[in-house]
Amino acid sequence: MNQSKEQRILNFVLQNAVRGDPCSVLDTIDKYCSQKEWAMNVGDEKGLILDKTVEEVNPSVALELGTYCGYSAVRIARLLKAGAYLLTVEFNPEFAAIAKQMIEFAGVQDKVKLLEGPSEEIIPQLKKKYEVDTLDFVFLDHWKDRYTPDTILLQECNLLRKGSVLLADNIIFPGAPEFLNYIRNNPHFQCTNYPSHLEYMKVGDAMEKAVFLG
Ligand SMILES: Nc1ncc2ncn(CCCCCNC(=O)c3cc(-c4ccc(F)cc4)cc(O)c3O)c2n1
Ligand SMILES: [Mg+2]
Repeated sequence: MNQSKEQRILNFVLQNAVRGDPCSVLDTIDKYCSQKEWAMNVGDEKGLILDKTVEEVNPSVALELGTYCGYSAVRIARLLKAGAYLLTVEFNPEFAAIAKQMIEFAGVQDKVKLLEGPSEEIIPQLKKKYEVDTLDFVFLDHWKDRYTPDTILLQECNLLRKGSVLLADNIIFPGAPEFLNYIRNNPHFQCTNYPSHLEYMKVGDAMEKAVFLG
């Protein structure tokens, strides 16, 4: 059975990156996806916006929706302080299996908990089953039409506190117009837009940061 693109990306990392070195894993994925096969990792340009936001928030508990191959999970986890951790949600079992190996190869597995399933099922379980009190940082990078319902769900489940930061990928491309309208017109959020480009392309994209005001 011929390999999937995601399997080819993982194999390229296993053969070319340095085990235990998250930066080398990120650089290797970016090299493969810019030179050989495009893939929907947040990438190096938007990755810098993600880095700056994570460093600014310095979260103890972070949540990512849409793990894919684990690129942004490695990107976030490498910046977390001792004792801090990332919960990352992926519903595609094949992608989850790839991401697990990617995260372990990068050596950040002690900071990352990979949860398999749809966000709409996992979010309501975070308090009781995963012992989460509140989330300091949330990276939205899953189905674009789930950004709004899941932001509402996070509030309904009391998972946000005053100052919790949401960062959403793909605001321009593929686009999340309904989310943008919801979050920018919501008095409980303070929004900032970060123009950038679609990963590995010259196409315009952007990230939106939304701080929960309580
Ligand atoms: N509910 C739930 N819960 C948990 C989940 N886990 C996974 N999923 C499903 C997520 C499916 C992938 C989401 N990501 C994207 O679709 C995406 C696409 C592009 C893109 C595509 C084609 C182009 F021509 C140009 C750009 C670029 C990006 O940066 C993207 O992030 C879940 N859903
Ligand atoms: Mg994305």
